[in-house]
Amino acid sequence: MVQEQNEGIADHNINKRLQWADGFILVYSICDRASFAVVEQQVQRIRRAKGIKCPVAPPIIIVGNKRDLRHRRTVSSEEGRLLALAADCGFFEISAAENYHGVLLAFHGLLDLIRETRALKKGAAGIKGIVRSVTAVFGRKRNDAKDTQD
Ligand SMILES: Nc1nc2c(ncn2[C@@H]2O[C@H](COP(=O)(O)OP(=O)(O)OP(=O)(O)O)[C@@H](O)[C@H]2O)c(=O)[nH]1
Repeated sequence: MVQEQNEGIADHNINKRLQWADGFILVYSICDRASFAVVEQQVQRIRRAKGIKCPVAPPIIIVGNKRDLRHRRTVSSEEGRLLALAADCGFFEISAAENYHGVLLAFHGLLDLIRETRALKKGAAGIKGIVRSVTAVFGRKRNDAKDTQD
């Protein structure tokens, strides 16, 4: 019961963020399984919220950080990659401590996905507009035909 309430609050917070966020970067530590579990939950929450305010799924990049600490790894690369694949997210394993290249790649990856999503939204809006115009024209013609029959 309490967990359901907490999930409801968390969903509400995600929904609010979905109204302004263009995308998400979710970071876990490859040495900390609990942080990976949190990312799994957040991915589910974001995907669950999809469709409430935004018809196109917002882009998500999953980042496994602290790759320099391989000897302390508790989350395999495959697990990270599988999660990303299952939820249609980008995936990077990086070490923010070693250099900024991985961080840069993750942000560029998100920017690319945001651009793709915007193009999709525009396309969807364009198709909706065409459908609306066609429906208006043919709907009117059908009504006109009915009027002349009456
Ligand atoms: N070895 C290593 N340490 C890192 C890396 N990235 C961050 N850290 C260290 O991890 C610790 C937490 O980093 P923060 O930037 O505070 O990240 P956070 O998400 O706020 O982490 P928490 O404070 O633990 O919740 C700091 O001591 C960082 O120096 C990395 O890629 N490799």
